[in-house]
Amino acid sequence: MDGKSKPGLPHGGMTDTWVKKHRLIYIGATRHPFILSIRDGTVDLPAFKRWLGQDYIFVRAFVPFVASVLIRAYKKGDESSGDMEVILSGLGSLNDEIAWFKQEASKWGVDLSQVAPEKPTQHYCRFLEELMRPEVDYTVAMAAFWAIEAVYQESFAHCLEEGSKAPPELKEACQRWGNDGFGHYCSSLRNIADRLLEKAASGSVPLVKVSEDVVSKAEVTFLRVLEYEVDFWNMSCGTAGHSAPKP
Ligand SMILES: Cc1ncc(CNC=O)c(N)n1
Repeated sequence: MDGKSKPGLPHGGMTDTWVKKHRLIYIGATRHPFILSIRDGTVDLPAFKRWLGQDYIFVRAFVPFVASVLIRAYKKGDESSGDMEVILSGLGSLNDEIAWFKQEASKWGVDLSQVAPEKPTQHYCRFLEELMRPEVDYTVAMAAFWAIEAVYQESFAHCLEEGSKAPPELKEACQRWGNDGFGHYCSSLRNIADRLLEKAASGSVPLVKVSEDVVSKAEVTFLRVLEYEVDFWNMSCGTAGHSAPKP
């Protein structure tokens, strides 16, 4: 039995297979029109402010989810894997992130205490709560954690790439998730997820059926994350039908 990750092996794992297999939906989440509008500088400010208020609500709900993954790593992971350290660093960045949201909100005149969660935010937060239930496997929770972070990393890194016309006042938001440090953190999460998935797939758990189930549940969870992310971006753009009543 070898639970250790192979260092320097970011690709070729299960997560890579999923990204290739579900390429279109992955691109839908990481190259969404909202992100493209930030990148080309045409973003509408009310949309950005809406995103800011809703994402603050999401991030507050994300903290207990990450804490629940940390508890699973403590209980299920092996100490030499270093999983806890990676997850703990994620909690540390979330602490800074919450402070950043408050600062950014005051800069844009958004009163966070008055922001009510929209439907897509409520649904996404409910999904996080489901993932915190004790019956959810560490592998499944870890795959979701990686996917949630990776979507933001890939999206905002795109806003910083060559040719970006992102407005200077939005560059800081892009830097927050698009910087190299966040990229490395996402690779670490990906390596953990791949190692756990590989272990589940190889049937190191005596009941092979059970572990196959874990792998397919993790894949479904990955797809659900992508769908929730697309809904979240749609809401931010104002295409979710909240700014005008539906006919
Ligand atoms: C909707 C959503 N998805 C992912 C992230 C990135 N993780 C933590 O900040 C986020 N802030 N918001």
